[in-house]
Amino acid sequence: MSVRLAHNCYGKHRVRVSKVRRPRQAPSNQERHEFVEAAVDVELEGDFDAAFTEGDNRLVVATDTCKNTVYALAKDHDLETIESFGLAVAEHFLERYTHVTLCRVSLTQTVWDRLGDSPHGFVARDRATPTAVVTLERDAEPEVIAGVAKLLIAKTTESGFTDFHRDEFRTLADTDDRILATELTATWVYRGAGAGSGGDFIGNRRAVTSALLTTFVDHYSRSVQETLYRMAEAALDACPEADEITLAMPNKHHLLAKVVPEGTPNDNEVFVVTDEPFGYITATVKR
Ligand SMILES: O=c1[nH]c(=O)c2[nH]c(=O)[nH]c2[nH]1
Repeated sequence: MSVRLAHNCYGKHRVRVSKVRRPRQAPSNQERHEFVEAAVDVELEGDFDAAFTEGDNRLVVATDTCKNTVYALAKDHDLETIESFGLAVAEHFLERYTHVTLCRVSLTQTVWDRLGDSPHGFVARDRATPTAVVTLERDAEPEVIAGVAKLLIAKTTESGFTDFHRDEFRTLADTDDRILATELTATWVYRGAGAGSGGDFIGNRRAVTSALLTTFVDHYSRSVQETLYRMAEAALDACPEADEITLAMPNKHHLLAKVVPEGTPNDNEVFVVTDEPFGYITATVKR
């Protein structure tokens, strides 16, 4: 059978990058950071037929190299807009590799808004979902479990993780300055009078959410566990009608990127955003 290669294209998808723009004033917990995040797809077309038809890789720029390039360019680019960063990436590929005829860069942005007036706290725009589960049993008090899901929050400093258990399976190094990002799910339980139709669900939701967010950024976090507990405590404090709260805080890792060429400094600026595997921390706190 006679066939021919009609079209081809290859590259790397979902290169997830975040960048902390730091004005570099000491101390770090008073710097006013900007935090930006994008997922980048890079696709190349050009003189690549032989890779498909002959197994000849000599002109193939590895997709791994495409990924490295995104992190390397993020180091020098301010990532002000995904359009301008996309252009910088596409221009790089056309300039560097003369056998590339087309570079398509598709980007999606996670938009981080400042969390209150915190210099390093951020909340992802338009994601949080209010939730409620109402249970009425005959001859029993009503129970209302209110909550919020998908509340994506991050702090770009004031978080570390040190002194955790040592054994031959441990490879993670201690760090005293990392990004802490989580997609918070919170559920709090009203019983009895607070769960009745006269309950101030609006005011309580506002108070709980505000306590959770304020507490997330108001201290140096020694672990997700510690921060979770403090947030839960503050939420119960802010909402006397709730008698327990459950928080789940997956650790959405932003890992320091290795920026090429080897030896290029990356002083907590450019990060690899990973989805899986992720740490998962949950607890229920009661009065
Ligand atoms: O805050 C954290 N808690 C952990 O239990 C943990 N485990 C880990 O690898 N990183 C972290 N971070």
